Formats: sequence, C-alpha cells, structure tokens
Amino acid sequence: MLIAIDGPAASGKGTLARRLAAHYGLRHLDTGLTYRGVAKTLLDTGRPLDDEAVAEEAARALDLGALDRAVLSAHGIGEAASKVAVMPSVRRVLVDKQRAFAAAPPGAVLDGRDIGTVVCPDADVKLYVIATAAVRATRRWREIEAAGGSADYAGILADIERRDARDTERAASPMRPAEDAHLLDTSEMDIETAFRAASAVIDARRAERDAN
Ligand SMILES: Nc1ncnc2c1ncn2[C@@H]1O[C@H](COP(=O)(O)OP(=O)(O)O)[C@@H](O)[C@H]1O
Ligand SMILES: Nc1ccn([C@@H]2O[C@H](COP(=O)(O)OP(=O)(O)O)[C@@H](O)[C@H]2O)c(=O)n1
Repeated sequence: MLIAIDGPAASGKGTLARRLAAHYGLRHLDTGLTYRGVAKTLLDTGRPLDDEAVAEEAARALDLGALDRAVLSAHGIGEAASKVAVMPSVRRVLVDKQRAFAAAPPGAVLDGRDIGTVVCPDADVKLYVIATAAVRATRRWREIEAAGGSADYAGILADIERRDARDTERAASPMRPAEDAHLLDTSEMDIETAFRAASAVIDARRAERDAN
C-alpha cells in the first residue's frame, strides 16, 4: 500500500504520516527532509542557494538513509529548502530517489508537496492536509517554544506565508492537491482526531480495493 500526503508547512502532514506508517506497518519518508538536506549541504559549505548545477550535485550526493530530522527540521532551513526546491534538476534527482523508496516493499507513506501529483500519482490513497496560516504558525510557534527555543509569532507567520507563495507559484511541480486527493482540514482537529479522520479514509479505500 502506498499513501501520499501533501500540504503546506506545519499543516500536520508529517505527524500524520508517521502515525499512519506505524499504524499500517509501512515505511515513511518525509520528502521535505530531502530538500532540507540539499539546502543544509549548501549552507554548510558556503555555496550559493541559486546555483542549479551545485544544488543538483548536492542532491545526487544525498543519502536518504542519513537524513537527520532533528538537525534538518530547524526552522531556518525551511526557507532555504524552498529556494532549492524551485530548481527542476534538483527535483528530478530527488524525485528519482523518493520513487525508489516508495517502490520497496511492504509499501510506504510519503509526505511532501508533490507526492500525489508527481512522485506517486498512482498512490492507493492521497490526502491533502490543510489548516489556516494562523493555526499553522501557532503550531510551529508552540513546537519551537516546547523545544526550548524562543520564537517570534509574526516572523513565523510571515515565513509560512512566503513559503506557501513560493511553493504554489513555482513552475516545477507546484504545491496543489491531486484531483483524486481527499482534503483534510485540520484547523479545528487535534492530532488524534486528524489521525482518525485519515485512517477512516484509508480503511474505506482498502475495503473498496479488497472488494474488487
Ligand atoms: N492536528 C493537529 N493539532 C495540533 N497540533 C498539531 C496537529 N498536527 C500537527 N501538530 C503539531 O504541529 C506541528 C507541525 O506539525 P508537522 O507534522 O511537523 O507539520 P508538517 O509536516 O506539515 O510541516 C508539530 O509540532 C505537531 O506536533
Ligand atoms: N515534496 C516536497 C517536499 C518539500 N518541498 C520543499 O521543501 C520545503 C521544506 O519542506 P518541509 O515539508 O520540510 O517543510 P515543513 O512543512 O515541515 O515546514 C518546502 O517549503 C518546499 O519548498 C517540495 O518542494 N516538495
């Protein structure tokens, strides 16, 4: 079984993807970490974020097995990740790696921006997770505070809105729901409620598949 989860920053897609993977015994890939990994390599080596050949080389060298979520999820890396994510050749290289991950048994949950539209258009279930920008900024603000950092709510909201615009307006694989995606608005759902709503969609799809 292949589950595709897309949506904007801090909509809760990663949390949902991890829980669904554990529940259904599937592997999980947070594809955002692959773009973050390329961005981090460039930042660490003092390379520019707008040189496509250099970024493509960093994408080729990226090892999906070595992505460290604790390091890569740092708030500042998200902005740099969305800059390298506009580059078609970076996307081609990373999408090949993501598809190889998705193809291995026993199945997987992938989350990102273009999973249902580009990476896994034949996924068994596609979810598009949204929440208002204010709710998403509050979630990210709480996350940073809980980790002992200090965060500025207005700055986080501005960052999320800037990233939403870059992700939806880029020419290469813009963020958008697949035509056959189920929309899940988590603005007024806690994590447990969102998980139950998502698993109800997946269970219904599995029952339908088993009946055919
Ligand atoms: N439905 C929800 N209600 C409240 N908080 C949530 C919900 N889903 C996720 N969160 C919290 O919001 C933050 C962002 O979630 P995350 O899954 O990392 O989002 P994304 O992967 O879409 O960027 C995390 O701190 C997570 O615990
Ligand atoms: N499949 C994907 C995943 C992420 N990305 C890019 O990578 C950036 C970081 O993604 P992320 O999922 O880690 O970001 P958060 O939603 O966790 O803040 C996004 O803003 C996108 O620009 C993408 O273009 N395609």
